[in-house]
Order: sequence, then structure tokens, then C-alpha cells
Amino acid sequence: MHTTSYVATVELTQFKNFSHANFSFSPEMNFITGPNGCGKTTLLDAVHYLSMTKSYFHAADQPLTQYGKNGFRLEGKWLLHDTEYHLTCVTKEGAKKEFRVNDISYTRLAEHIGRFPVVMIAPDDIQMITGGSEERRKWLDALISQLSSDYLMHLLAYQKILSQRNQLLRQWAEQPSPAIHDLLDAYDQQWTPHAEAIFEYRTQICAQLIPLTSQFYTFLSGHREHIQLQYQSQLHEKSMTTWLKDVRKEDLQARRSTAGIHKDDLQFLLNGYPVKIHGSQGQRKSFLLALKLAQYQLISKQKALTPILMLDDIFEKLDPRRIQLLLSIISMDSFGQVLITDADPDRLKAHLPGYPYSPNWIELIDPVDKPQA
Ligand SMILES: Nc1ncnc2c1ncn2[C@@H]1O[C@H](COP(=O)(O)OP(=O)(O)OP(=O)(O)O)[C@@H](O)[C@H]1O
Repeated sequence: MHTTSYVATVELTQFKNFSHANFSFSPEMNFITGPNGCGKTTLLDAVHYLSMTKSYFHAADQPLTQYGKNGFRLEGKWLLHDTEYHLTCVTKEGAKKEFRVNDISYTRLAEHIGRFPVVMIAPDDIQMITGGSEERRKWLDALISQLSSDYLMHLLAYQKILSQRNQLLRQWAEQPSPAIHDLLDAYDQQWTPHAEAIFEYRTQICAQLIPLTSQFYTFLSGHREHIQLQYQSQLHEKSMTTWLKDVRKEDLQARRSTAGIHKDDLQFLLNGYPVKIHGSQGQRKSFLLALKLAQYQLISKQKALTPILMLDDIFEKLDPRRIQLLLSIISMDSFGQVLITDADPDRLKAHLPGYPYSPNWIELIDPVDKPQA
């Protein structure tokens, strides 16, 4: 039996265009509409921030702080297993970010990740399909990190050693010394167990993710198209230890680490051809939706609770039939709270007759006293 995890209210202070605003949400479907630039995406990002301790769209906090201010505050009331949680985040220029749940701060922010799960789908996510392999690894890493703090720990350690190892290789190129081999041996000994653990996690997750994504895509295409996905990793061929021995010379020449799980990728095929090259815009978007819905189902299954699903302006380029099929998927019992933004309320209204719940509408207006840069 799944528990619904949902956000009941959020309060935003000095967060982008919101000087101060409160919002209440339904535990089921929420439609957020309003003209371009009124803050629909920002509202979803506030929910994401409270759930993941960071923005979905910006790596740093500074672009989120309202122009001319020196920090922002976000508060939210979450319901999880019928218990209320108050999440608060306060940022101030030059000070450490404060993050509290029911007035208790974390020693490490990473401890918060995965407690109040969310899945976001936004237009730029299409980069996962059309962009380089880093986009797909980032997505897979965020997914698995929500499921396992052990994975996140391995990933952070792996990345730290990768950057130190690359720095060492660059330094060696400037000042070669035979001591490099002992130093690399020491790094590699520490590095290998993290690589093997990450590979193991990715293999296990992909084994579940691949059939789920295929099912969602087949459904979204009205059973007319089929996809294939593949987890690609050098570690399928041989162990990390063997790779590191085999590429030592190459690493020294290239002045960077040429083998490891930072080279992994996911391959997406539609009817046997790379969707990145051959897929139409609607087909690529459907692929993205199928991946994210599979991500949702995985998190939901492993945590035995339904994450918050946020769809930011994703209907563009989808034909009405695919929109209807998508809405029918997310209105199934296996989905919990959904937050959808669209600048066009009529597009959402057009699909309401087939929708089982009466949604909560949040209509944002273009603020007259919009803060200026
Ligand atoms: N640091 C900031 N301080 C104040 N306002 C900001 C800041 N950064 C961005 N803005 C403004 O805040 C608004 C944020 O808009 P947001 O992207 O949330 O709108 P939206 O309703 O999703 O728009 P669209 O329909 O175009 O996607 C924009 O008007 C933007 O110019």
C-alpha cells in the first residue's frame, strides 16, 4: 500500500518574482496557469527546492534571490504518512544555508534528499534525449540518489577522486616524475570500489527502468511505436581495475582519466534508430515523458510512497491524443499529487471531461509591481 506524500502549502519570500506569496495545493491534481513570466515555473521550483534542497533550474542560489535582496526564504507544509512536516529554508548572502524540518537542522543537507520525493518534467529536460551523455548520467544519478544515500556517497567520493586524479595528471604533464605511478596506484585503489558500486547500482536500476519506460512509451504512442533502451558502460566489458591498468599510458598522454563510470551513457532507440537523430519533436518528448514516468514508478515502488509529480509547460508539441493519454496515466491510482503548469488554460480545460477529479486551479497574475533587475 502506497502512502501519498504531498505538499499542502508553500510560502515564498523574496524568491525570484515573488516578494511574498502563499499557495495551497490539493493532494491530487493542481493546474497552475497564468501569462508568461508570472512565476508558474518559479512556484514549482520552490516545491522542488524544499524537497531537494536546491533549484531544479539553477546550480547556485543567487539567481533565485529577488533582484536587489540578499537572500530568500521558503516554507512548506508536507504531509507524509499522515504526519505534518514543516520544511524551512533560509538563504542569506555570505552565510551558510539554513535548512530545517520541524525546526531541526541537518548536519549534512544530503540527509534530506529522498525524504520528500518529487519528480519534475520541464521543457529543457529534452536535453536528456538530444544532448550529450552527461545529461543522461546527471538524470540517472539524481534518480538513484533519491533512492539511496549510499549511492550518493559513492558518487560524491568518485567525483572527488576523479577531479584530484585529473589534476594530478595535468600536473605531471607540466613536471613529469616517475613517482606518478605510485600516486596513481594509490588513487586507483581508493577509486575502484566506488566505481564498482556505482556500476552495480546503475545496472540494477536500469534493469527495472528499461521495461517500465518501454511500457509507458508504448501506451503514450497509442501502441503504435516501440522503443529500446540500453545502459552502456565500459565496465560491462572488464572490471575497473583492469581498465585502469590498461589505460594508464592513455591517461598520461591525454592528461585526464579516460576510463570509468563517468563515461557511461544510456542509448535510446525508436523503432531501431536513435531517437535523438530520427525522432520527431513529439516522439522525443514522449520518450522523455516515458523516462520520467518510469522514474516516478521506481521511486514510488522503492519508497512505498507516491512522489509529487510536477509537469512544467510540457504539452507543447504533443498532439491532443498524447496529452489525453498522458493525463489518463497520471490520473491512475498509482500516482499521487500532480502539479501542472500551462500558460494556456483552455488547453487544460479541453482535456478535463476525461479527467476523474476536479482539479485545484491556481491562477497567477502578472504582478504590477514586478521587481526590476
Ligand atoms: N532574481 C529575480 N528577481 C526577480 N524576478 C526575477 C528574478 N529572476 C527572474 N525573475 C522574473 O521572475 C519571473 C519568473 O518567471 P517564471 O519562469 O517562473 O514564469 P512562468 O510563469 O513559468 O513563465 P512562462 O509561461 O514563460 O514559462 C519572470 O518574470 C522573470 O523575469
